[in-house]
Amino acid sequence: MSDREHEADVIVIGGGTGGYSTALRAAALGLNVVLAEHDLVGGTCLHRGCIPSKAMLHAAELIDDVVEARERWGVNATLEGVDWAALTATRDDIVTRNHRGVEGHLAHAGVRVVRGFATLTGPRTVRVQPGGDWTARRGIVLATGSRPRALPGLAPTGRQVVTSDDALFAPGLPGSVLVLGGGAIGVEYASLHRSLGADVTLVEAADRLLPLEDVEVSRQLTRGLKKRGIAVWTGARLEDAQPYESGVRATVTAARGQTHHLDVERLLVAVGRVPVTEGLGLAAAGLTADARGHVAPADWSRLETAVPGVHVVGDLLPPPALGLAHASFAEGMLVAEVLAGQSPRPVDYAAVPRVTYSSPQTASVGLTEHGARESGHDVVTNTMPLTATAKGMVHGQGGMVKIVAERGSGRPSAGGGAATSAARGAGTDAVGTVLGVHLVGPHVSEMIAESQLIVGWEADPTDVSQHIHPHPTLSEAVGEAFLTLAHRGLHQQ
Ligand SMILES: Cc1cc2nc3c(=O)[nH]c(=O)nc-3n(C[C@H](O)[C@H](O)[C@H](O)COP(=O)(O)OP(=O)(O)OC[C@H]3O[C@@H](n4cnc5c(N)ncnc54)[C@H](O)[C@@H]3O)c2cc1C
Ligand SMILES: NC(=O)c1ccc[n+]([C@@H]2O[C@H](COP(=O)([O-])OP(=O)(O)OC[C@H]3O[C@@H](n4cnc5c(N)ncnc54)[C@H](O)[C@@H]3O)[C@@H](O)[C@H]2O)c1
Repeated sequence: MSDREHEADVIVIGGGTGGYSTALRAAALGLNVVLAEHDLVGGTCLHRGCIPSKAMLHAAELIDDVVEARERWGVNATLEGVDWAALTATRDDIVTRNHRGVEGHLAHAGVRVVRGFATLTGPRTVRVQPGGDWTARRGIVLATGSRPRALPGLAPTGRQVVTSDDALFAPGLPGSVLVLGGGAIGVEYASLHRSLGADVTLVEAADRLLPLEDVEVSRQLTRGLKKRGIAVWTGARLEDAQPYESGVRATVTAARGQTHHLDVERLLVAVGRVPVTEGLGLAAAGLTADARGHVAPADWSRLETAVPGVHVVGDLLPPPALGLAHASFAEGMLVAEVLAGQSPRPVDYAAVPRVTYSSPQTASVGLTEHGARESGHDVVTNTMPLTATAKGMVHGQGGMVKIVAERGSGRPSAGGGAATSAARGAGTDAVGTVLGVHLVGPHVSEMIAESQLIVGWEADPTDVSQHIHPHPTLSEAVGEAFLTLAHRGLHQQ
């Protein structure tokens, strides 16, 4: 094979959401692209993350619906059990079809997928084993993603002590599970296991679940999970865990110092993820990982490292990148456009929505109240319970809409009048730019998109209040919460 045949405009290492989106966009812009992947294209999100977990959470929702149908609506439905083989077969079919879809998109776009493990051999060269040595004319994109973080002295056994990878593909359901870590994975898996019938204890080291979200989101989420029978211990520490044949004996110190001994079938460790750089050959390209293993861009607007032409996307990026699949799509598209000579807008991480698909769900975008105050904003908030709307009552699961906005500077509302007492700090002043929107409750994952535009376009409540929400819907609560901030509240007392 001639040298020219082993050249490409762009070489992407890793075929997860970050890598394959880079490859697809670069190919669409006319670049010749090689994508090196040593496992399956689609990566964590498709094979071990977003898609299989959400497929199972959908099944969990159906189970909860049957219970609600009987207990709340007098529908004589009986849940006779869960056919684990059938449930996982449907999940796997969804993953397989999506995998074929990604492979098809890449083939159709003309991306050359080289199967093998890629190692940088220089700032423009990559060795793929097997797959040969490759040279990039324009640039290399690092998209090797992340894997579960293990705690010292608590190695996953794959059966009793498990990661999110193992938990998805376990041969059956545990009767009891201790979930360590109250981030997105811990909360979603605690919720899933509870719906499937397990006794669940959720242990979080910080003083609240989803510690990066608004305090009110953590509070409402915790209330909802506890109502479903999940034991939630925050500010708690796992002191010891001893796996034995059919389970784990664990010792946990709770926030007030009491010690609890638990005997559970499974301990699920969900304490974050670490970037994958083993064997990547960063040094050969003149790069180093930071203390937490991330590869930081020198120029965030181009996601380009200090080595010109070497870019980074996805879970390999440090904060403020978010470790979310939809953010990695945007990062991949941006890098492809940069490599094609365009000047795309930088990724606005503050306007990326964050969703937890538990029951109840959480969905938010923009600044928390605390974050807004910390960054110097003079803040007005309004919190509206979902149950203040008819559709919220129909669902009967509680929940809320919380809006964080800048005081003043906005245009005066058309309606004038006093804000309700619920709009804390609003008074009769005009309210300025919306800084953040925080939702908890049923289906809020599908409701956050309008708020993402509101925050991204820096709208104010008066702008929003001109737009009529359909009645009766859950989304009316968002509309009503904005009406109140625009001093035109109709139903919020
Ligand atoms: C349980 C779980 C649920 C999640 N749910 C959601 C969700 O609902 N929504 C959301 O937005 N995000 C979710 N995430 C996060 C999301 O999965 C990640 O943010 C996303 O997958 C990151 O994409 P990536 O391309 O950076 O990395 P990855 O998807 O990890 O892909 C990296 C790829 O690189 C390959 N690779 C690594 N090293 C090499 C090498 N040297 N040579 C060749 N190939 C290599 C790997 O095989 C892999 O395929 C979830 C994660 C988990 C674990
Ligand atoms: N719905 C979604 O978008 C979704 C779903 C799952 C995962 N993800 C992403 O995957 C990544 C990993 O998720 P994650 O939940 O594992 O990580 P995370 O970092 O979001 O949360 C980990 C949690 O574990 C806690 N923790 C750390 N050490 C602990 C200990 N020793 N004992 C008890 N608690 C401890 C932390 O305080 C934190 O709250 C994140 O980037 C997340 O956003 C996203």
